[in-house]
Amino acid sequence: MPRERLSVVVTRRLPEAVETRLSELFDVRLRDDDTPMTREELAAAMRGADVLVPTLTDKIDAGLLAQVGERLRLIANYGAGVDHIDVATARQRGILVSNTPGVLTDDTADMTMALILAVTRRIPEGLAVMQRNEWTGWAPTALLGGRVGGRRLGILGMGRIGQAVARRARAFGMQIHYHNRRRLRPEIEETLEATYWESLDQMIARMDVISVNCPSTPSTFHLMNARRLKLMKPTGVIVNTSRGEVIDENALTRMIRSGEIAGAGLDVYEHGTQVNPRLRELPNVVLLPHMGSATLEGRIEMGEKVIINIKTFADGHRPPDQVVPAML
Ligand SMILES: O=CC(=O)O
Repeated sequence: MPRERLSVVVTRRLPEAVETRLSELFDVRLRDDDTPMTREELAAAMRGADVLVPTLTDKIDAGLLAQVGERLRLIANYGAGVDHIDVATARQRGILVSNTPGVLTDDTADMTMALILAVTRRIPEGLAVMQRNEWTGWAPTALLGGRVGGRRLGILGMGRIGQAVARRARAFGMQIHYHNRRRLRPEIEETLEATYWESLDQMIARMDVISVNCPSTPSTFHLMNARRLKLMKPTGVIVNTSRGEVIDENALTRMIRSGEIAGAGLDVYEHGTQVNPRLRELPNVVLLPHMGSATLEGRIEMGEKVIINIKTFADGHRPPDQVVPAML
């Protein structure tokens, strides 16, 4: 298929540089407004294009894939997580799926560290004092947080982002622990000075901070359920820059309210924008609107990855960042 004839539909507004480059290379349909497409719009877009460039706000399930006809050949996701795409059904229908790994690793790890610091050092509470003009001067006992150095950090999911979190946290003097489906190679473990826990339960019970960095898959759904959250130390803090579904949000909210967990820093939520309203009322909870990968540099690099995936596919090869069900 000649590259210039490939028709590409993009479901959301992307940084201008990315939209411009896409337009130069392909027969691209871009969006004017930046709301997620409705299911009907998405189905229509998929019927009429060779390539779809969706984002995590587009739910591409088996029902939708059943409606798309024969034309669509590639779903080149703008983003790393593909939990919103039924990759197995796409494969059965001969549609390839690719993503944009690697380029958002450092930004997401930075945000993880920012949340750890924000919760343990009470940054939003300090900010609120200043914004309300209530600061009366330095006081030896005002807004005391906890020192991150020396604390045990338990990383749940030690892929690219988990390892980038480990490198940062080590620089802050934290002790690195992790649980992962597969243990890291010894030399990587050694470089990160990371301790592996085969038992997630045992790790959780001993950590001061838990960081969720695993993808959302059927096997990680509610991995942090009520039973596991109860294993946390009452002084423990949990942060999540991955996907909301990994934590039982209602159970977490209850336990923070009752003082069984000391605090949380969340960038993602179990039910998307429907954040548990009780979470918003808690001073020891820092909430962000899913901005882990939100840097201009990262979002442009994600676009470059999407373009390389489409171009490689247009040249008759597999996209370099192809996602296959076995990887999930
Ligand atoms: O959360 C962002 C992504 O998965 O790219």
